Amino acid sequence: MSDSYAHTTTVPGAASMETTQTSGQAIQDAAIPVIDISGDGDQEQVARELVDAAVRHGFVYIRSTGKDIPAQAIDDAFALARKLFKAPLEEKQSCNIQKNNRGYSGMHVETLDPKNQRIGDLKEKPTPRAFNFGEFVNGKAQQPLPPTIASDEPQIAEFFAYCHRLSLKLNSLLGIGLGQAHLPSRGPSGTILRLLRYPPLSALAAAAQDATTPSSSNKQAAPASAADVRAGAHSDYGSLTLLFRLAGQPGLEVQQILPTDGARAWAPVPVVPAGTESDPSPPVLVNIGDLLSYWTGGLLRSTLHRVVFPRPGGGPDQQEKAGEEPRYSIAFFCHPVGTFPLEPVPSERVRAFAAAQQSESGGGGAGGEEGESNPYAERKVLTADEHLQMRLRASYLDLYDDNKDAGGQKA
Ligand SMILES: O=C(O)CCC(=O)C(=O)O
Ligand SMILES: [Fe+2]
Repeated sequence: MSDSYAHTTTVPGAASMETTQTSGQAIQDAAIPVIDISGDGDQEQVARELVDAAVRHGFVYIRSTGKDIPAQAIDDAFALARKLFKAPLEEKQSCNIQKNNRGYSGMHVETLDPKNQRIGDLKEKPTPRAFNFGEFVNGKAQQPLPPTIASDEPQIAEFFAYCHRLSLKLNSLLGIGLGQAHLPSRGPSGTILRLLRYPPLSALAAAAQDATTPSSSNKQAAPASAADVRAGAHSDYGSLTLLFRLAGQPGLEVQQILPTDGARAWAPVPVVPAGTESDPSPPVLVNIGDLLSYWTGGLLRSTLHRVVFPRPGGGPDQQEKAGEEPRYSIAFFCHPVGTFPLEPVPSERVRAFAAAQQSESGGGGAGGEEGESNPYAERKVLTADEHLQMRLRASYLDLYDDNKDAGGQKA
């Protein structure tokens, strides 16, 4: 299976692994820890908490205190996303995604679960849209920008730099938490800042109607339901992802393994977790990608996640006004220096984990301490760039089809 959700890979069979969450059953939010890394306190303690969260959940909230990234910069980045996606289609299409993974793309929502997921089957569905910015050099984008946002180049470069700085800080904390392991981070890489826009529920309902009724008929189509996913189950394939979301626009869910019977279930990830309500902006959600999971022999967990429509029975944070509005999010996908060889990091904790797995199973693969198995986290490749190319090739089949023009990716 492939989709064009580059920087992420939809995992084959992910849907069949999930438990059914019957309507009426209470859906518990994911118990993802919230960590503040902005202080000058005990860095070792913070690093330990960060690694523990990465091992247990693969996700962690980093409190937004404004010190690492000013709240205004985050607000401005969302305003820019709205402006960009409003630009005329031809402008955006003139910047269609290229093999370097930069530019504008549509993303197909795969039909992973035919029983529950209907929208994925629609032929003319309004799909999520994304615009990817690669690294800037001296404040200049190394790719065409739509004229509508050309004058905003310094702002985008600055936001990229803020994200990069935060990712370096996290990288270094993870290094400390893993026992002084060195996680390389400087030099040209496949790092991407992605602005995302998911169409509103109403647009999908309208598309469903178009697809199921003859044009002359005024028969009502069944409304789209929470079972229709906005982005299918996937893992991210870089090292770390920073995710910015807007209060009132939830939808992200992580796949959890229930300690009781090992069953898998989807748990919502609130935008504003308890205790962060008065922060200047919602915490930055950080998740471990396949590469970092592979790098640490599976100690750090690359967790499957997806984006769904608001659930009618959910708590206040799950009641999305954005049923009628588009949903925006911003992801910063960190990649290590392209030439870096992907050998397991020289960490005592990683070695101990590998040894424990070895003795338990006679040679285990990648996965968190709770037994997660993500096929992409296990794959061996030579360098970070080779890994990225392999994953992009799987995601952008059209783009890599040698019989097609490189610009032929459908927007
Ligand atoms: O939009 C979101 O909340 C999640 C996006 C995501 O998982 C991704 O782009 O990889
Ligand atoms: Fe993702």
